[in-house]
Amino acid sequence: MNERLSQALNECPSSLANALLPYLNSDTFHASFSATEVIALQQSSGLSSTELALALLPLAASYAFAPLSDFKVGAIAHGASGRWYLGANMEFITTPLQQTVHAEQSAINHAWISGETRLNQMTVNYTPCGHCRQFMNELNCAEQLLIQLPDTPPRTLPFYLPHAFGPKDLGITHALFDPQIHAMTMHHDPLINAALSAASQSYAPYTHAYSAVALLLDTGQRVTGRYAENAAFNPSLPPLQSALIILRLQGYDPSSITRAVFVEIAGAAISQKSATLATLSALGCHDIETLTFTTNG
Ligand SMILES: O=c1ccn([C@H]2C[C@H](O)[C@@H](CO)O2)c(=O)[nH]1
Ligand SMILES: [Zn+2]
Repeated sequence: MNERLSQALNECPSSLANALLPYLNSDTFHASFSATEVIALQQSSGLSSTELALALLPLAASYAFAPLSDFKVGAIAHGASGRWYLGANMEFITTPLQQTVHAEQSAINHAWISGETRLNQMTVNYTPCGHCRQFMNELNCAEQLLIQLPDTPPRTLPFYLPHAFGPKDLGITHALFDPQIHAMTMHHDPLINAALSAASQSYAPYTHAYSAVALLLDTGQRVTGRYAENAAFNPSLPPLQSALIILRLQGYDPSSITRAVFVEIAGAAISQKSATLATLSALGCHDIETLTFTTNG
């Protein structure tokens, strides 16, 4: 186990730390807990569901990469399947602050990329900022989503974001986490195919600029990320950020990227290409293939 995780364990109650050890020592632990694992952790730690989620926040925050602020935010997205997905903030040096990922976005993206179709709750170690409240208002569960903070009763997102602006104001009736399939393009190259498949499932109801990133790591593993647009535009999550969230939650560093593929739909009014290339280049990855695709409908 790396030092970051063992330090996070020290911050957990000892009954929970003992129960977590086998997970954190396993090579297959990828910063989430299935419904069965959540129940097992509750039983062995003696914590209620809410107490357990709050007690796991230091573990979530241990995934933060915050070289600018040194402020570590941890979040847990509770999927409708019962699985809990950890997330943490991610900052970039040498690029604009707009590239930053918030912990709430990280946990939500983690659940989305893992195939969840709805969230029930978010547990966060700090009160979500306005940008995160707006990001969460794009979810298909926005009206019912519970937000659990330390020392605060659970409240719904509409409590934290009254008089909200959202997809309906722009005439959009579907939402983030609703299934998306925009193209069925296939490619013989597995990394390009992974990027195309992710782009097909990206969420861009305002611009239709579907896009995704696929990264090949030195372990041979592939990580993909897809674009998640927002009604207020600025809180949109770029496809590279989506992929880098997963990369870090799997315990890797961007230096492990050996090949990168960026795909976007041809002819859209906006493009993620130059921002993706600039940020990847700032991370030391200069060898990026870019492709466009067309929808088949
Ligand atoms: O709701 C919030 C507020 C801030 N941050 C992160 C962003 C940045 O990395 C650091 C300082 O703002 O904290 C979050 O992750 N979530
Ligand atoms: Zn935020």
